[in-house]
Amino acid sequence: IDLSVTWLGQTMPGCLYNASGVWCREEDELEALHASAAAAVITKSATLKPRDGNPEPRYCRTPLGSINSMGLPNRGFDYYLDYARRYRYGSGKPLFLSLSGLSLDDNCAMLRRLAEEGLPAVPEVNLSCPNVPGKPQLGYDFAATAEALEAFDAAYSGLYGVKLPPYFDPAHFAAMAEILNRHPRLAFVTCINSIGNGLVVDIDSEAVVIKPKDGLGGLGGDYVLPTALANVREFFRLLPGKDVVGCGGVKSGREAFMHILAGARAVQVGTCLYHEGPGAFSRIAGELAMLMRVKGYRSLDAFRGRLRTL
Ligand SMILES: O=C(O)c1[nH]c(=O)[nH]c(=O)c1I
Repeated sequence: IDLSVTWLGQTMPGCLYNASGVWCREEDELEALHASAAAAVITKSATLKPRDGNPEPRYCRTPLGSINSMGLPNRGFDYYLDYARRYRYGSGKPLFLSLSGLSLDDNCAMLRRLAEEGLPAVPEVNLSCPNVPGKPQLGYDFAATAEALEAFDAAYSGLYGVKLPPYFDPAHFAAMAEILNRHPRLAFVTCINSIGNGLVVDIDSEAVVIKPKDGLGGLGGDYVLPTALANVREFFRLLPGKDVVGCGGVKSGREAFMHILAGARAVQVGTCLYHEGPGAFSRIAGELAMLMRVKGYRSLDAFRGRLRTL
């Protein structure tokens, strides 16, 4: 059973890696991911300068997943760039740098800095952080997204990707696809980020469970799987020649299989990784391989994007 994935001009040994933000803010976490069965590593979204993020409690596990309003806590771009300088690319595991600047200028400054370094690291620009008070999700502003992608193309001459928020309307899928398809070096989209601004209520305390934004936070886990699959399948159809990375609700080989069936080139794990740790990757990969064996598939190419309609 071959779980390898060939994209971005390289072949990685498997199809699973972390969702940005989970187990990837500190160097020791990144090293643990690299040492695990994860097939790639992506860093916590970076801002130009380090950030403490939102006040705690800012993360809460629930029976169906998680809610978070971290607020972009990170060590700052230079920390992750330094890690990228020392990363062992020879492992065959790609390194992605997630960038989430607080302004278009910041995103372009980080992209230009990365371009100057000439490292193999691939940028994934985050258009969808839902938790910085006063900063709406760029991905929900089509004009701003169009402008940003023009600027990214000017700032960075290599292949890059974007992390998209979930969309919920065919008109929005079409509008975003029309914008994304203008950019040949935009090689992949990662669908989806958390479903923004949910509210979890604790009936014992009769209170919300996280402090920022009076309890509003991004949802992950089981809550988001159908929405994640819809976004993967729609953008897989609408973005010919681009890759779609699936993210959302993956906790076993079953959901990984669903994402790939929907068209995902590779699959990210967030909430499940937060709680299980990097051991999740070997478990999920084993479950996926077993599922493929039972179904008679020897590689991901045998079923990627083959979701049947009725
Ligand atoms: O609050 C966060 O740090 C955060 N949380 C998310 O759920 N998605 C994001 O892209 C980010 I940047």
